[in-house]
Amino acid sequence: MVTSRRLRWGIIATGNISVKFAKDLLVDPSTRGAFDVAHRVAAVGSRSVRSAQRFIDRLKTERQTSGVLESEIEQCKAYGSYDEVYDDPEVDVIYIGTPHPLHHSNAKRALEAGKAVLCEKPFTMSVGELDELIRIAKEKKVFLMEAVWTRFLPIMFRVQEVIHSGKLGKVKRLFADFSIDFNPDDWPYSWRMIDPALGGGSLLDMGPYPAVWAMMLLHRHPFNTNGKPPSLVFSHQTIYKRSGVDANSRWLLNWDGVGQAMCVTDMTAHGTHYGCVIVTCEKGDLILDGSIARPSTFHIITRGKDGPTADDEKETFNVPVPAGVGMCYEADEVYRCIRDGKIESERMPWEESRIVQGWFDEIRAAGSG
Ligand SMILES: NC(=O)C1=CN([C@@H]2O[C@H](COP(=O)(O)OP(=O)(O)OC[C@H]3O[C@@H](n4cnc5c(N)ncnc54)[C@H](OP(=O)(O)O)[C@@H]3O)[C@@H](O)[C@H]2O)C=CC1
Ligand SMILES: O=C1OC[C@@H](O)[C@H](O)[C@H]1O
Repeated sequence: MVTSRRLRWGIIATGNISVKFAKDLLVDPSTRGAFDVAHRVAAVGSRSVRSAQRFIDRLKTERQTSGVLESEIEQCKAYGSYDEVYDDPEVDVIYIGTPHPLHHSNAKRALEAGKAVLCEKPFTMSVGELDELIRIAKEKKVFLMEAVWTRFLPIMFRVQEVIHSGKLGKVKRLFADFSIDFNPDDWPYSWRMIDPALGGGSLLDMGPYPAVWAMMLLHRHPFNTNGKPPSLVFSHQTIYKRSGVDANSRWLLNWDGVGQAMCVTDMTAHGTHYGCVIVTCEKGDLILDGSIARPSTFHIITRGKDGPTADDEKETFNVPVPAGVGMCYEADEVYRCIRDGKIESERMPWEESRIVQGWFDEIRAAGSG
């Protein structure tokens, strides 16, 4: 089915991630085999109208070489406030790309204006804030979803299939690490990764990625029959003294009858390119390479019952994103949910956002203690 009905997006904020997301909206969906969706960048809101206009001009001039639907940004409006985007009757859905502490107020305002919302990760600063958004979405009967794009990547479906099929036997444990040395000492205090007022620290910014692999592979494992949340066994944060946010965080989760997940974030040390996620199972390991947000390769290494040997068989699978960064897949989910009259996504349900947000609340409360 080829659709002509466009989903008209209003982009809130003109920072780093909004650029990437909006560029992905302009990628021709047919390049990823999606013929039932169509996106339009209808409006961009910024604290300054010049920045909004610059953002639009940039999207028009920095088009990828091919596979971009230029017409889908032609009529885009530049606004010097976010409110004008929420109140624009020619906008169907709001994408929120502001720093984390603003997510709650931005999403609340959009929902109250009757707009569907796709909000960047972490959804909010606490479960309490998130619960208020969910309540409003239900009241207003409008769609609301956290933008955990990794959930929607083709590689996630492939890896889930391997782990959930039992082909490698029972899961023993999962290790997931998102670490980048951002050299925070070289940045001004006002950088959002450092300033507590902007939600600084590694956990809130990077934590959603180890969390997404744990949630998709263990929480959603068929052995987790009642969908019970895991227990947070322990956590530790190393505090970045300059501002008091976490330089790194580590936390262990346990799903009874399914397995354990050790999650790591760090903004002061690089992680390894090979093995950002390692799932150790009875009969072998599944190992993901590349960025944990968007890996494109995984390996299955099977092992004999006496442990690993140099002769263990290794199979490698490449599952690249054909065009764009890969955020288009979450945008397609939003399109289909809204088209089908849903206010919540089954692949990114509110309850799973609440579980992860709950870990962040607990880990931050425990801090370095
Ligand atoms: N899904 C993903 O892969 C990624 C997600 N993110 C998430 O997106 C959000 C934004 O991150 P990122 O784009 O890197 O951040 P940036 O700092 O690059 O952009 C944030 C934008 O928010 C707006 N803004 C509004 N109020 C403030 C304020 N007080 N201080 C600073 N900016 C403000 C500004 O836009 P304007 O001036 O136009 O109003 C600014 O450009 C974060 O929550 C982060 O977790 C970030 C990177 C990747
Ligand atoms: O979501 C993200 O992914 C990439 C990181 O560099 C960034 O800090 C984070 O927000």
